[in-house]
Amino acid sequence: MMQVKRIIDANANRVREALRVMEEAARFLLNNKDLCSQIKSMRHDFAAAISQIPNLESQRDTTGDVGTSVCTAREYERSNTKDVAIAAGKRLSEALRAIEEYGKVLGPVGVDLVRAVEQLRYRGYTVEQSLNIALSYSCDADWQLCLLLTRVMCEHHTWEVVLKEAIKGGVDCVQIREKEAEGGLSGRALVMYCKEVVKICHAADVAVIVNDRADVAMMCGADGVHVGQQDVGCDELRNLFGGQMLVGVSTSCIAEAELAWEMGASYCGVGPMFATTTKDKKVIVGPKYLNEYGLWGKLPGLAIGGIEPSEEKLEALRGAGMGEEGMRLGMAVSGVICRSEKPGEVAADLKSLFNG
Ligand SMILES: Cc1ncc(COP(=O)(O)OP(=O)(O)O)c(N)n1
Ligand SMILES: Cc1nc(C(=O)O)sc1CCOP(=O)(O)O
Ligand SMILES: [Mg+2]
Repeated sequence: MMQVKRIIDANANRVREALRVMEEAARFLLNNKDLCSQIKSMRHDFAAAISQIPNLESQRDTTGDVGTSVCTAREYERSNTKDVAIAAGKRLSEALRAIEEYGKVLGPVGVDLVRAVEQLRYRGYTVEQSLNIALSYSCDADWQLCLLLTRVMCEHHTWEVVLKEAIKGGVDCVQIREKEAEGGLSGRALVMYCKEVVKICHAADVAVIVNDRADVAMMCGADGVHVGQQDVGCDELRNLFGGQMLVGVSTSCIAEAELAWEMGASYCGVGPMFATTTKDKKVIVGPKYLNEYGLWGKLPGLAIGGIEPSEEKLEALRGAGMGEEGMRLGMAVSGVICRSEKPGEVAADLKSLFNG
């Protein structure tokens, strides 16, 4: 019986640790109050269940545990925060299952524990799934500088030169924005073009989003699609994609951002910041909305509209919180790079906002 209690004690520690790691992801990576409180209540329910077994800690012998020095290389490998949370979710269900199985040997004293842990394991599966989906929606969209690439706007160079120079300058996301009514590509030519852009961007580890067209995004292997308030709904796209694709939504106020978040958006466009000639925008919401958005903080945001690397504009964005730890704010620009003679220099100047 002592060995069984030792197993249960070791796995109880794993459960507590895994729940903590998952809770931190829900709290600090996702700002997700609902998920956070679900995990917190699991921690409390687990504490109540395990307290029914007396003297568990008395069986602990960490120095004599032969397992502490047996490690695999993969235990030390986590490529990003999402991997950390996913690994914790797996550990949680394994540890709960171990308690459940070995708890059966405890006889009558273990019956309530086994039942409670079984229920926690089911809750754990749901929480793990929600966490994984929410993380895959938004954790890959923390960009600093997004280029809205429009071929007809590339006045001084080919689109390819603009794209490659902009990437050298620090662009970490490219949104393909072709408007047929404004001389942009459509149909087969659009898909072929998007595939070329994806090839160049992915070779440089730069994400690709397609404006308006979820079908084209899927066909060309892009990372996601961007939709406006009048386009196909974000909830419809989530039903179509599950967690496989990023979905960006344009917003001009927190109510729109909140709705986008509820519908499973990965990030929001936040604008317009300043007057722009690229798109007809009647109302300028300005850096004030950017600041509100950054403090709201549930999703990464890309400030957009009339952004240029002037001291005045960069200062206004900085003042709204861009570049500050925890604000998850980047910027998206079109004209200032596409129309430039020196697209790489402009990108680098914009990017300098994030270099302290
Ligand atoms: C990052 C980002 N934010 C906002 C927009 C605007 O999208 P939408 O309102 O759909 O307008 P169009 O770009 O389609 O004209 C965006 N594209 N990207
Ligand atoms: C496409 C677009 N959407 C906006 C919004 O506020 O939703 S502003 C905008 C134009 C962005 O281009 P530029 O960097 O040339 O001003
Ligand atoms: Mg649109």
